Amino acid sequence: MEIKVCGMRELGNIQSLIAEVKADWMGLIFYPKSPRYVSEDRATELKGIAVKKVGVFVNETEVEILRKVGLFQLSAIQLHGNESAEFVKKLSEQTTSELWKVISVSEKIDWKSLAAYLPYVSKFLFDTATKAHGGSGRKFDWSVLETYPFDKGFLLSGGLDEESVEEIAALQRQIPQLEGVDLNSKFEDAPGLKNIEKLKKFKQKLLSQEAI
Ligand SMILES: O=C(O)c1ccccc1NCC(=O)[C@H](O)[C@H](O)COP(=O)(O)O
Repeated sequence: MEIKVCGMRELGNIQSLIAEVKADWMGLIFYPKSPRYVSEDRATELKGIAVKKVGVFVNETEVEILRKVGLFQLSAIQLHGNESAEFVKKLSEQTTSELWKVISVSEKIDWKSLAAYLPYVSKFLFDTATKAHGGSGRKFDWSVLETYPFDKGFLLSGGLDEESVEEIAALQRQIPQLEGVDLNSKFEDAPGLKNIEKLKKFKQKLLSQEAI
């Protein structure tokens, strides 16, 4: 199962993530209202680092998203707002970076409304609905995913921590399209600063569950 660690920005912390956690993805948040916001002056030092970067955007313009893709060499674009399928289609015509659409879950999910995104996205990411858009540290009711109707893979997000591992593994056995997890505020010492030991423990536990 893939691991994305979101909301990072300190070079030393990121180097430890690469060396010790070997996460598959690292999320850089480009939403100015987030306490984990990454400013443009970080671009040079974060450009060449050896982990795939996903940029997190909330209702951002195409021009600005594409500018950040070039500036930070983003392998993926995570659309974390109310972006329409039409918007995602237009973006897909202008970039080779993966497109991930976030679905903010409050109650039931209208699967039909998601179908329009399928031709353009590499994966969905299901997160807890919140006014701040993300980073809530709260889980949603995962049972809504039991009727997931697509072959497309997705990431699970929202308040995941070490205690979640058994349930994540059980969910993946039930829904193999669950291809990864997104970790954030439960692994922080401060906003944007991850606790590497906690992340390592999570990964070890996840690996041991996957072997079951
Ligand atoms: O984390 C933020 O500050 C944030 C703010 C606005 C939009 C997205 C944001 N985070 C994006 C993510 O992908 C987080 O990992 C996801 O929301 C889960 O966070 P958490 O509930 O803290 O595990």
